Amino acid sequence: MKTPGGPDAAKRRAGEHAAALVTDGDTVGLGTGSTAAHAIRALGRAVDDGLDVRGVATSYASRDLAREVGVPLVGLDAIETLDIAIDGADQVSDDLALIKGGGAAHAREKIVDAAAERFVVVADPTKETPELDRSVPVELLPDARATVERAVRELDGTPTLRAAEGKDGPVVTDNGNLVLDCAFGTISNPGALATDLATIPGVVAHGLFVGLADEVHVGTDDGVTVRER
Ligand SMILES: O=C(CO)[C@H](O)[C@H](O)COP(=O)(O)O
Repeated sequence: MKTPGGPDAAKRRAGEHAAALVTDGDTVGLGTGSTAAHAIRALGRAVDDGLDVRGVATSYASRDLAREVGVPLVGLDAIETLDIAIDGADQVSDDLALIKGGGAAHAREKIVDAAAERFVVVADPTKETPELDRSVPVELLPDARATVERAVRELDGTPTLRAAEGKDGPVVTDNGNLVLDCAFGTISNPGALATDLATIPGVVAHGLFVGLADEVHVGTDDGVTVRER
């Protein structure tokens, strides 16, 4: 689907559309990535106009952006539930299963998105796919690298340690862990794979989000399409 202004314009439409769902008094999950950033900026403008919200950041990056644009923050350790979370995705399937973690923030994103009454995914059309087929990011304790790699291979996956840009060596997450990007080809049963990955000792969190998204807002040529679970 063509998107005038390119992917970033589509991301902005989606992010701003989702931010408009936030109402006075809400506790809002602030996702990570370029699409969620548009929602955070829109929330900052709404706060300037008098909206009363508390944001829960999913990463250093979303925390810093929220501070920059004036969205008040509350710590993840201080909340049990959220009214709404707005977050991006690397892939969204027809049945709203997601692959997340392109920004290595999926551990905190999963906690925040799962704790929200309403989890809204924001995306551009390139993220939509009938079935998930991208590599699944898996955050793991550094000492468990060899054992987790072996377990992923036993699931017919091919793990690749994520390398850092601008630094020699691997990506280290906000939680001090490593990330394996695990290729499984087309994922015909995301729920089963999600369970298998979650039960590997040493895995902190993986990027398959199954049964969590309530709706997805996709920026298009002339607006935003919404799909609901
Ligand atoms: O999961 C994520 C970060 O861990 C992001 O939401 C995902 O990578 C999408 O990013 P973008 O909106 O920049 O395409």
